[in-house]
Amino acid sequence: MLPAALHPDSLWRPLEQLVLPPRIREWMADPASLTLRLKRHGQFRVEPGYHAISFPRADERQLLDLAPRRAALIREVTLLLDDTPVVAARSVLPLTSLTGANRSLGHMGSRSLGLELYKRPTCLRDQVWARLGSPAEAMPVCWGRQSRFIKRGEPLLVAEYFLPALWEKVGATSVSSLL
Ligand SMILES: C=C(O[C@@H]1C=C(C(=O)O)C=C[C@H]1O)C(=O)O
Repeated sequence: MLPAALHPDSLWRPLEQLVLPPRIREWMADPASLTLRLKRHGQFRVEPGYHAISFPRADERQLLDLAPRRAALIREVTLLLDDTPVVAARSVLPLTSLTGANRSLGHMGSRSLGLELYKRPTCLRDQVWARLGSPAEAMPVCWGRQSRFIKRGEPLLVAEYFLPALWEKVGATSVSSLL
């Protein structure tokens, strides 16, 4: 008996607990760099957005097991293919994770965080959650993936929302069949 279809909501659920359309699961469960995968589909670039030291949201703190008043660097970017936004991303990097050789993760600018994460010593993507929802006000409902990475023993969170235009870019039967 398949679980009822997931309705848009704010809950992050462990990826393995969800029944997803195969095309979605193929992207959401891919352990490799999303940046490197996107680069195979067109001209890739990162458009930086909000970037500040702030307090993570309650759900982010919980996924990072972060104490209430611990600050983090919040990095929001849009990933584009051929100048079309295809992924909206929000990363939460605890300040305690940005010391020593990890310092560069806090100064990526328009370079992809993933290229740094997947450099040696490679990161571990140790937990992956999923949700169907809108990344932000006035943005479309889409599939989101939240990954916890461990880089040089320190945790950070990366949320990626796969925007409808992604599926048109990478060839999906129909966007509606993926929601
Ligand atoms: C984690 C990765 O990094 C990507 C790059 C991001 C950034 O530059 O902020 C955010 C989300 C990721 O899709 C990756 O390429 O797998």
